[in-house]
Amino acid sequence: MHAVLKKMKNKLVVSCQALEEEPLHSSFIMGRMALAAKQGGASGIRANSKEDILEIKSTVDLPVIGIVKRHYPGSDVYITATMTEVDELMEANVDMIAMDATKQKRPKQSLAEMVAAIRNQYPSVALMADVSTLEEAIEADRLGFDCISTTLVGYTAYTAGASASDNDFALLKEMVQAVKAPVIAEGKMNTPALAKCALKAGAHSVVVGGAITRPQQITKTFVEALQ
Ligand SMILES: CC(=O)N[C@H](C=O)[C@@H](O)[C@H](O)[C@H](O)COP(=O)(O)O
Repeated sequence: MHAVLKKMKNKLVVSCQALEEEPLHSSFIMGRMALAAKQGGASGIRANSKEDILEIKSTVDLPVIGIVKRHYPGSDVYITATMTEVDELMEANVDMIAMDATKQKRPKQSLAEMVAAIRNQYPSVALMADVSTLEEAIEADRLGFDCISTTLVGYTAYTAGASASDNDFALLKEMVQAVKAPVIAEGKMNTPALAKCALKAGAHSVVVGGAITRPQQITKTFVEALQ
């Protein structure tokens, strides 16, 4: 198992992301979010863009899972879609690169080509496969990803509405049985109780984003509860 994954076993990773259209969009603020996550006991950070990651790395010494979200015409793949984004992440010295590993059409290189190119150019970085189905998890495992994450469950056209926690984490449990790589629970793990259940279901670690780092989302949960 890759050293960075050993550090995350049974632990919390906090995703610190605010896109351009979000109120906290700022590398400085994401660095502070990462510091808050560290002070709270997080064991890793997931973050978007070279700029945010450089700021986070200058603020905390936690391992960083990096992504670059960028949209390309003619493809629904937007999480680290091409080698251009991989090169940017390596300029920020990330510990792990996460990328869309769904069966959706990619803008340039195929998934297999990307994995081969990364292993060749950047042999020490860990690779996380963001998937939406069991089939995609199995394919990512075959391609040799270091870990597989449920990040995109509910976010592909063919899984819309689904969550990795549905039916007592049935999908996550199936993935854990079917692949040799560690499976990470990510996406809508919105409460501490749910995060704990994910570990019980066999997840290697849990990535939590919006429920910790998107105040507009947190506010909405309170407002809706009062209606
Ligand atoms: C689908 C997609 O683009 N997910 C992104 C992946 O990096 C982030 O926007 C999420 O915040 C992250 O996966 C954590 O999930 P949640 O915020 O639900 O805890």
